[in-house]
Amino acid sequence: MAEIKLDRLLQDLRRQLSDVRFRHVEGVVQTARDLADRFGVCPSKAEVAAWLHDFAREWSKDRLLRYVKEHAISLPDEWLTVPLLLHGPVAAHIGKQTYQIEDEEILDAVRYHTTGRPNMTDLDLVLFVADAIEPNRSYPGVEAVRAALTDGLANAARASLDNTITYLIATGRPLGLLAVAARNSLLERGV
Ligand SMILES: Nc1ncnc2c1ncn2[C@@H]1O[C@H](COP(=O)(O)OP(=O)(O)O)[C@@H](O)[C@H]1O
Repeated sequence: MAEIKLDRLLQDLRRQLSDVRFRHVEGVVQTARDLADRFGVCPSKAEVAAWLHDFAREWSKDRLLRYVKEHAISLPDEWLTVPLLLHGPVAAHIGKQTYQIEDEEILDAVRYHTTGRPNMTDLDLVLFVADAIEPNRSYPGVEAVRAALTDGLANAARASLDNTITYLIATGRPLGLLAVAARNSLLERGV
């Protein structure tokens, strides 16, 4: 297997992300490593996923949609209803094509980092929760998500999904259905 081009990924990220977003990514990397250590997940996989996850976060909707079309990335229609959410699958595709990140567990964690998905793996949960609680995050409800972590990663993910879904409904925004499926799946697990 070819070696992951992490140095190049970091250089490219610095060039294309705003300073604020780059600091967010650094916070996610540190938090993902800490959570991975704490919950028995491979820290280096968590770190690679964290560096990659927001690669396409500052792309426009049109650019995301164009990328998906041009690279024939096949996704269920529900992804297309909220184009912003495509930044996860697009980052995963770029990670594989350009930086030799071929581990499907890492790529899935990146793909689903904003919405979650049914039957999330521990690596999925580490990235999802790290993204929600890294130290630079300060949105209403973040403390509840941090507090839920004392009952485990899945509980923190559930708290974050509750918060996001409630916020999207309260502000009249479209809701990507995978987040609802992810929450239902956590409830089925007894979280
Ligand atoms: N399931 C969803 N459906 C629609 N929008 C969502 C969903 N989940 C998150 N969002 C929105 O997507 C944006 C990015 O989410 P965020 O958690 O900040 O992830 P990222 O780290 O990728 O920027 C936010 O504006 C958030 O409200």
